[in-house]
Amino acid sequence: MTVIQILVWEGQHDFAKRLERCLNREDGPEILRYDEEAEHPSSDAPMEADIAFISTSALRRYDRNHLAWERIKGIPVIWVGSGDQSVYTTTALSERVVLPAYFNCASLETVMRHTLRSTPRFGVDTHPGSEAETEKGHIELPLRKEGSFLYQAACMQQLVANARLYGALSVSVLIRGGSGTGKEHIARMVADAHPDYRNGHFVAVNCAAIPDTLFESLFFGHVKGSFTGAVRDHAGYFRDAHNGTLYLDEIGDLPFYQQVKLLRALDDGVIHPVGSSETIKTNFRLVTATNRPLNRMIQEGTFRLDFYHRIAVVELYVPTLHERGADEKLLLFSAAMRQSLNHYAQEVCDLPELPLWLKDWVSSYPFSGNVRELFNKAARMAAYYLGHHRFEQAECMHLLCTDALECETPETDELPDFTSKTEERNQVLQALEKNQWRRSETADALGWSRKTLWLKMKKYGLSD
Ligand SMILES: Nc1ncnc2c1ncn2[C@@H]1O[C@H](COP(=O)(O)OP(=O)(O)OP(=O)(O)O)[C@@H](O)[C@H]1O
Repeated sequence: MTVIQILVWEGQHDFAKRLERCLNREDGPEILRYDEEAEHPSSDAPMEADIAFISTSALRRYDRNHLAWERIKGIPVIWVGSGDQSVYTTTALSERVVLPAYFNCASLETVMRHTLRSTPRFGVDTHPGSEAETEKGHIELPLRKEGSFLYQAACMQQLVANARLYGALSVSVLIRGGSGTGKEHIARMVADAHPDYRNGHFVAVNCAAIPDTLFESLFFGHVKGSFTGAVRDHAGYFRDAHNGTLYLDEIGDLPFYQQVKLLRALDDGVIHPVGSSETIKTNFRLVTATNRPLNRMIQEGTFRLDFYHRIAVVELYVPTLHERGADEKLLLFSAAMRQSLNHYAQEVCDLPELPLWLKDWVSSYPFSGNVRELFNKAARMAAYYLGHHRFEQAECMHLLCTDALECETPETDELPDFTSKTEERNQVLQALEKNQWRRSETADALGWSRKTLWLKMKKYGLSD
């Protein structure tokens, strides 16, 4: 195995340690450090390392030109900005990206990828559609497509495989997952996988929006004249879905007594239209979805256990965006921006290279509204880009954070009473260190929400 030798010439005492932690490869890296006693890299001798991390200010006192010096040394250099630096380019380095001293793993990875794109030793293959080994040593999977459904993470590949597998069987499927995760997409995938039912209609019903008075008529149908306003016969959802798929979304919002009535009809497929003495036999595949905790609802007595057993022969869980990881977030964000640019622009508009701070923001933002929210933010950025032809950080952040709900510190979040900003900054830094810069754990340790931690990290220049 190859050990990567990394040379560090940077004043922050914990810089190398943080670097090592982010690059946590089995086979290294070996970190070499320059300090006051060691031979400084101002000479023109080639350097015995694979890559160097050097402070932008390090060469100042030797009066060297950064890029010329880098060429002489013959190794890629990642230039490191000062601690509170919020921009990623410097005049001296023209358009070269600069790593902030208080980087996080996501920004480190992005800067390294940017710098090493053409470095064979690290084998970064950015060709779309192929698997690429990144500098961190993990395999980055390409974005996959199933109709208009995009996915990448291993957990999503497993989900799609299961949707196809169980979809082909005639079993009832319950899809669980947060709002905006794409449950309806998965429901359609399940429906399309069945050799027979896929030929019928896909009837989608939002159970949270069924008025009590219309429940029976909407599901079981009615005959003309059976009640005031019944001016013609109505088939109802069950008959509409005959030989196809009945998709009941928000099933956890179905009132108890409606569950009882549906259960009877679901058991044998036999329905009685309102105002008719006839019974009609229907045949369909049932798919349901919810973002409610059915287990807890069953314990609390608001969801029937027998109904649950009827609807959930197979359960599929759709992971949150957070569970899918930063790679999928970034790939989805780029894909969504590309879609929006094509949609909004009068003429073809290529997706520009996204600035590092934006990539960082996307990879660390929690997206509680999942893919729906991510698509919304990507559309905002696309609209902004079309209007300005650049990404100005402060303006973009303002646009991304306009919703009071998401970007302000929640009032309920009780913050510890720190006596000074420096103390608070140190506290955050220590907690991050202790929790290996994992934000969820750090937020838990500080008793904050992830959002609050993110805001504090931004405030103290710890996130980029
Ligand atoms: N992986 C994905 N690829 C492309 N579009 C997606 C993906 N996931 C979700 N979307 C889009 O996000 C939006 C929300 O998706 P969908 O309605 O399927 O989610 P849901 O989980 O059913 O949401 P809810 O619980 O609020 O009903 C839709 O516009 C959908 O097209």
